[in-house]
Amino acid sequence: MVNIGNRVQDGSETSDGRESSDESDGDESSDELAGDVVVRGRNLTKTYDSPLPFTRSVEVLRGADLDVRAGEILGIVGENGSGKSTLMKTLVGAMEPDDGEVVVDGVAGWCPQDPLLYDRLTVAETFRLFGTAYGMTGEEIRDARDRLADRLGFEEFLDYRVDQLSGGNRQKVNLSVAVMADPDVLFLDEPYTGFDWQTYLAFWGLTDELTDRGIAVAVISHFVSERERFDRILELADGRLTDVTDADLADRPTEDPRDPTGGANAKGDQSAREAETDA
Ligand SMILES: Nc1ncnc2c1ncn2[C@@H]1O[C@H](COP(=O)(O)OP(=O)(O)OP(=O)(O)O)[C@@H](O)[C@H]1O
Repeated sequence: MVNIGNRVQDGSETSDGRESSDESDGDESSDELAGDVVVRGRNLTKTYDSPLPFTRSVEVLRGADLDVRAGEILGIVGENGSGKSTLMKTLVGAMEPDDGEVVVDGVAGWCPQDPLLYDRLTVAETFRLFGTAYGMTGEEIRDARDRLADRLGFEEFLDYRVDQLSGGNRQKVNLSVAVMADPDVLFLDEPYTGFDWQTYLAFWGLTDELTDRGIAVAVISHFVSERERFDRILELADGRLTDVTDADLADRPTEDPRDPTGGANAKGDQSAREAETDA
């Protein structure tokens, strides 16, 4: 997780001195965010230089705009390589956009696609390390650790080293350290990859709890298999974000052929719903 308090990041100031091409009006260029908006990204552009000679650079973001609002679950979808992780990195401040502006009101939590954990620490030590970095007291760290371990089902692994965990359990710890310090907005990059079905349901229970408290949650996924979980969905294509309407989704397949839960959903909708009712 990265903690970013009331951050304004303007790519145009840090690149080559060019003025931002943001065409937004006077109010938009202010650091004040309108209404319930907690994150505003405008005209975000990012091009990666090619690491190899004689190959093309990759223009990933070409003027992406988005608002994230308090208390919503926002889905961000797009094909592999469309730039979702790049977009999220610019929003949390882990990467400078080439141009454009990001304004974040409050503290942002980030659960990256590849866990940023230390292999040689135990799970309990991982909580201590991140909690201390967030300025939490020992008691607050233990409370958050025990609550999240119980919620996501990894209590028995608290003394395991991170490199001894399964991929799914590592992902649970990755998610937990992003959530533990109560951010105002949470950015999750494919958070449920590798979760079993019960953990997948627990994940959605946790996000509902957060959004009920007004925390905004933005979730990256290749594909939205359960539309009703999201308040809004944006699609990243050709470097820009557009709203995905229910009519758009009606034209698409409803099941992810790769199964976002990593196989836990293979029992199908009906029994999955029953499991949820039981949970
Ligand atoms: N550090 C980098 N250097 C060069 N190119 C990069 C770098 N990171 C990403 N890319 C390229 O930028 C494009 C977008 O990558 P990104 O990871 O943002 O996409 P994504 O939509 O998150 O993909 P996926 O769904 O596969 O996770 C890809 O073509 C990728 O190869």
